[in-house]
Amino acid sequence: MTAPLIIALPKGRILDEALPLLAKVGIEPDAEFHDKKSRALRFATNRPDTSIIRVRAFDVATFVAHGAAQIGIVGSDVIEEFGYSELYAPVDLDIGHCRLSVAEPVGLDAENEAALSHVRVATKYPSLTRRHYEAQGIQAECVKLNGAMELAPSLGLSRRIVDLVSSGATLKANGLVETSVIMQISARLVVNRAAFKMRASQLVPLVEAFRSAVRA
Ligand SMILES: Nc1ncnc2c1ncn2[C@@H]1O[C@H](COP(=O)(O)OP(=O)(O)OP(=O)(O)O)[C@@H](O)[C@H]1O
Ligand SMILES: O=P(O)(O)OC[C@H]1O[C@H](OP(=O)(O)OP(=O)(O)O)[C@H](O)[C@@H]1O
Repeated sequence: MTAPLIIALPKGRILDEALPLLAKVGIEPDAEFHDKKSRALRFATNRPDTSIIRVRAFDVATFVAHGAAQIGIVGSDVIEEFGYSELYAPVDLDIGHCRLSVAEPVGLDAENEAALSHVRVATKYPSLTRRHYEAQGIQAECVKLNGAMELAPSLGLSRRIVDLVSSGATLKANGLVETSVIMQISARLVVNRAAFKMRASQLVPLVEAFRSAVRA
């Protein structure tokens, strides 16, 4: 009997866009997955050999990189932030489009960042933030937050934030303005590299099915 295949899905906003793609590939989670009262974290699917785990966006990368799940869906922001060598990201799923940007309060005279040697930044992405500033010869001191970064400037935690932006509504509602874009983001299919080799007969067709579903 083949070992069960585990697919890791993020429980955040990518999920709604990921489920129709999964359906196109022919995988449907069981009814309990859609039951908001259920405390289950692992779900059966219409395929006897495939189950789904629903975890936090950052944890999708960790479960797949360590081989606890063989395949998953996660934003390229998370992939780049971790830089796990065991993660193979073969398909851009063309969902979850947003960008990672630097923002600061409206009306503060934009400093000439190039003249600075040090900045303090509130972010969920310390690694990407440091890399962005290092490339300009600036040392970034990062205050790690897990959400609501937009509060940091008005409460004196940091002058700048690095956060995800899509419509720009959250920045605007919090009196902030985007000053530079670090990277464009979309969700990717990620596969554990070792599993991709060891379980090629299961994973290669699945990856190809996702590729076709995106094109369809
Ligand atoms: N405004 C947005 N528009 C489109 N995609 C987004 C947006 N914000 C985030 N994303 C994508 O969705 C992923 C998950 O988003 P986010 O981190 O906001 O979810 P979450 O539910 O708050 O996650 P968690 O609770 O695990 O921190 C991000 O990694 C990113 O790839
Ligand atoms: O430019 P916008 O369209 O306003 O989107 C940007 C917001 O979306 C994300 O947060 P999300 O809504 O996922 O909530 P979170 O703070 O819980 O991560 C992100 O962290 C921003 O706060």
